[in-house]
Amino acid sequence: MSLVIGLTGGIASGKSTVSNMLKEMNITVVDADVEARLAVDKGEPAYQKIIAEFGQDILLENGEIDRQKLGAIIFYQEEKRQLLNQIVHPEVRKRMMEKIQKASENQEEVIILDIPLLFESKLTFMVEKTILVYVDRETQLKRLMQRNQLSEADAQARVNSQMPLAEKVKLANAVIDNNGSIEETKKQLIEILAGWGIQKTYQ
Ligand SMILES: CC(C)(COP(=O)(O)OP(=O)(O)OC[C@H]1O[C@@H](n2cnc3c(N)ncnc32)[C@H](O)[C@@H]1O)[C@@H](O)C(=O)NCCC(=O)NCCS
Ligand SMILES: Nc1ncnc2c1ncn2[C@@H]1O[C@H](COP(=O)(O)OP(=O)(O)OP(=O)(O)O)[C@@H](O)[C@H]1O
Repeated sequence: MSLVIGLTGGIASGKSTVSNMLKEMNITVVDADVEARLAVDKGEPAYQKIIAEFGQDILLENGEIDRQKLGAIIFYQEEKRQLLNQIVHPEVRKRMMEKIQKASENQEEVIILDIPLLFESKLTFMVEKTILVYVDRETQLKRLMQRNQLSEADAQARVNSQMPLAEKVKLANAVIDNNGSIEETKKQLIEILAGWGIQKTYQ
């Protein structure tokens, strides 16, 4: 069996940045955001359910889901967010389980599940250890606004839709402080893995 590690954080806290470092170590990373995107492709069961709940207005001209429009609804209305989560999350779990199965069959030593909502959605049963990528709220908002070209209000709404990172720190087995440089983050990651008996170097 592979060792399954959950990588989590908040929106724009640096999960993808750390994921990329893990990929450079030839470790398989399964990204819940990518699986969630695939789960709502045209023709998938979740796609139809989203239209049934949110209406045709949620579609782009080409029939795909307008993610910007859906985001503008669910990051401001908790009820709608929960509705969307109920549709999409079971499909994401199923897809991630399949990937874990495959990695185990390939006798991979470690597999990483990059799940932003690992603690909110109580998915820790899927992993043996957890790593949290932490940043201060101020840095998080600044990086989010810059990366997604969002107003401060829109960035605040997204951050507020998740459990505060200060609370997630208490739940994680290990924490990477990503307020500093990329090099400092790389060093912390290597140390955490080494502490768990996983000796890796960047390729
Ligand atoms: C709302 C949607 C359409 C916005 O799409 P968009 O392309 O703008 O963003 P993307 O999917 O890349 O997500 C960016 C980040 O937003 C945060 N986020 C996404 N969905 C949620 C949610 N339901 N609750 C809280 N935070 C969320 C996560 O930190 C995620 O990393 C999309 O995020 C979605 O379908 N969300 C529901 C599925 C879900 O919960 N995904 C998160 C991991 S399972
Ligand atoms: N240590 C760092 N120093 C400077 N910028 C950083 C650092 N870490 C990440 N960033 C930048 O901050 C932004 C958010 O990082 P990243 O995309 O890795 O976050 P994420 O947690 O994967 O976000 P999401 O959940 O929204 O996909 C990116 O623009 C990234 O380049």
